[in-house]
Amino acid sequence: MILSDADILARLEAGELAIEPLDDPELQIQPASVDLRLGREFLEFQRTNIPCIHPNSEQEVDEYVTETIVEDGDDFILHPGDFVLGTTYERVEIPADLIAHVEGRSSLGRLAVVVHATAGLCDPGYRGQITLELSNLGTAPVALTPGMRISQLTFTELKTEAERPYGSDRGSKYQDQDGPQASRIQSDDEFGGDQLERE
Ligand SMILES: Nc1ccn([C@H]2C[C@H](O)[C@@H](COP(=O)(O)OP(=O)(O)OP(=O)(O)O)O2)c(=O)n1
Repeated sequence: MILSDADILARLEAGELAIEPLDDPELQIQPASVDLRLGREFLEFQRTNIPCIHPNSEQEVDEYVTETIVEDGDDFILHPGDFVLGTTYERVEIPADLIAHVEGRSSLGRLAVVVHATAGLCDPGYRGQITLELSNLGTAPVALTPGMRISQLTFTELKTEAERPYGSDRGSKYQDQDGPQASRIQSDDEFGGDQLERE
């Protein structure tokens, strides 16, 4: 079941879901979702001389990424074809019996701005800001202003609570993330890795 505005409000009031700061609930809580605002930090990807990025190389991933912080009154210009990581301004805490989906807003979609290129699921138990995978599929640069409502979260109730919510597992590498977080896929190896068995 997807939560309605009344369900979301009841959860927030009961302290069973946190979205903070929710400065303007009347504006941000939509009929079945909550609009989240854009933070001021961005991670941009550099053109690189190395032949390719190996996802399991922390050094290659880190060298590829630079941070930009947008000052008050400034915008972040997202150029056609760009892919950058942004962050929600709000921090969320998802309880063990909900999952949240990060969705774009139609008004930005109509300007060809896509808010999550691939991954859009916040696990039961997840706490932290949400990293946004921002891209511009259009032909004109688009100015993104920190504080603008950029994405929306919908919530789906699970039939039963997750037995091992996000954060209880050693692999929960994005728990409590603050600001945009580059891929930490390299730490999958520390946690046992994703290896195919040799025949
Ligand atoms: N656009 C998104 C999607 C997810 N998340 C956060 C909330 C999720 O609960 C957490 C982990 O997401 P995934 O399970 O999709 O990521 P991984 O499988 O790569 O990470 P892990 O191994 O930690 O589960 O990241 C985020 O900040 N921004």
